[in-house]
Amino acid sequence: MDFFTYRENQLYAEDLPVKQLAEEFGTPLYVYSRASLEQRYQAYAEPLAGRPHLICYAVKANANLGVLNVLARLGSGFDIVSAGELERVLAAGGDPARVVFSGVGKQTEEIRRALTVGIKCFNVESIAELERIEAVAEEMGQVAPISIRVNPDVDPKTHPYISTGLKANKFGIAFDLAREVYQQAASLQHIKIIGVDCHIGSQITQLSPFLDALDRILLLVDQLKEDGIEIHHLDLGGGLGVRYQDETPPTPAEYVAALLERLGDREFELIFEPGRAIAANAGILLTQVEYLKEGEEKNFAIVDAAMNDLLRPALYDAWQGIIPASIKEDGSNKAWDIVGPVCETGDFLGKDRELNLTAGDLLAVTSAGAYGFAMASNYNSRNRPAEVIVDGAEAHLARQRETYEQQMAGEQCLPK
Ligand SMILES: Cc1ncc(COP(=O)(O)O)c(C=O)c1O
Ligand SMILES: N[C@@H](CCCC[NH3+])C(=O)O
Repeated sequence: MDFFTYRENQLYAEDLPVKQLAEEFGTPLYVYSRASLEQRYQAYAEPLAGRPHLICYAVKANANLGVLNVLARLGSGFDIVSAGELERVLAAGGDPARVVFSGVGKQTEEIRRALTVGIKCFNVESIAELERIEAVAEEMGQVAPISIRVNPDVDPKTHPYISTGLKANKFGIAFDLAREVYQQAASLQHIKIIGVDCHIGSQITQLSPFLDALDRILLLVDQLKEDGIEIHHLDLGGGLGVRYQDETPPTPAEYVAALLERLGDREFELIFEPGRAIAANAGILLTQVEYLKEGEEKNFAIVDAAMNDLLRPALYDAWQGIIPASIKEDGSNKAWDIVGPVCETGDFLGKDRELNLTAGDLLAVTSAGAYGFAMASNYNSRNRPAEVIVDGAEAHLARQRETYEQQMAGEQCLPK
């Protein structure tokens, strides 16, 4: 929240009152802070200075072109999970040679495109995928650089929907199989093994799961060495949690320091794929109160943002802060459920929030920079909101609010 602060009872995004942004760009509105994105990227990069490393920002967290461009200018790499994300990275000025490609379902066309532009590495998640990459690379007369994504069977102690490194999850290749799959990969003509990859989940707030995963990865690396397979990089994925409410996750500096200590004098290039830790607290969602509806059991504040704009509360029962754009001198707090216009009982942004509300008030949902707009949809045929990036006292429109025409583009009625 450091770049979103109150000055004389008004909430500011860097040097701009959010009220001014809402007036200029309308609501709902995603607002990102450039300085905050930069600071959070540097928080990862600085503790790694002096050793080979690459921070591959996880595009899925916030794929806005302006956001990607801010990071590309800092020299960031990118972790992608689709050709769509790859095209965004390229459009935003990202370097394909700093792109790693994760995901369990890479399509042939996506593999072809990634080979054409020359990405750094495919993070391979199954034997079938390895075989497909070999076939595509052969057909293109190329050699594909790969890591195997190893599923270390470590409990990340996070929400079950965002835990990825357990045997029961669809991600990666089981730890016990990994050595064999590396041997298979080593025998393929159009595959070049360059690393080992692992990502155990998201919003992880303790160090121990990361360290347990690293221990298993290092064990594997030693085994691979015995097999004559040399590893150039370790990709330790993303997943570092942030504070939404009262969580106390390690800072990137603490997290990196703990991993470096565990690595000792091993000299791999280190790759990280942070998404949330860079973007979540670099953004807010502004929304206006449309109606107040007070009842016997519950008071509802119906706002103009909904689950289609910010899905996390509905999907994971996630808690995100909801704060006023202006702090009032008079009136008093009451408990409100902050709900959207969508026709679902699960359409809420927050429940039982103590706020002093009047219809027309502007509110900010905090920690909305990651998995906010990125997961927005047109449900209920609502237009997706605009996104702006604040840079000091300037606001750059990073994406226009969608229009109904854009929403319907490409659709048509039957000929008769
Ligand atoms: C392979 C991979 N890398 C990186 C990330 C980014 O995770 P986070 O936003 O938690 O840092 C994810 C999402 O969990 C992922 O699936
Ligand atoms: N969308 C999730 C995180 C998913 C992580 C992607 N692998 C969230 O909002 O918390």
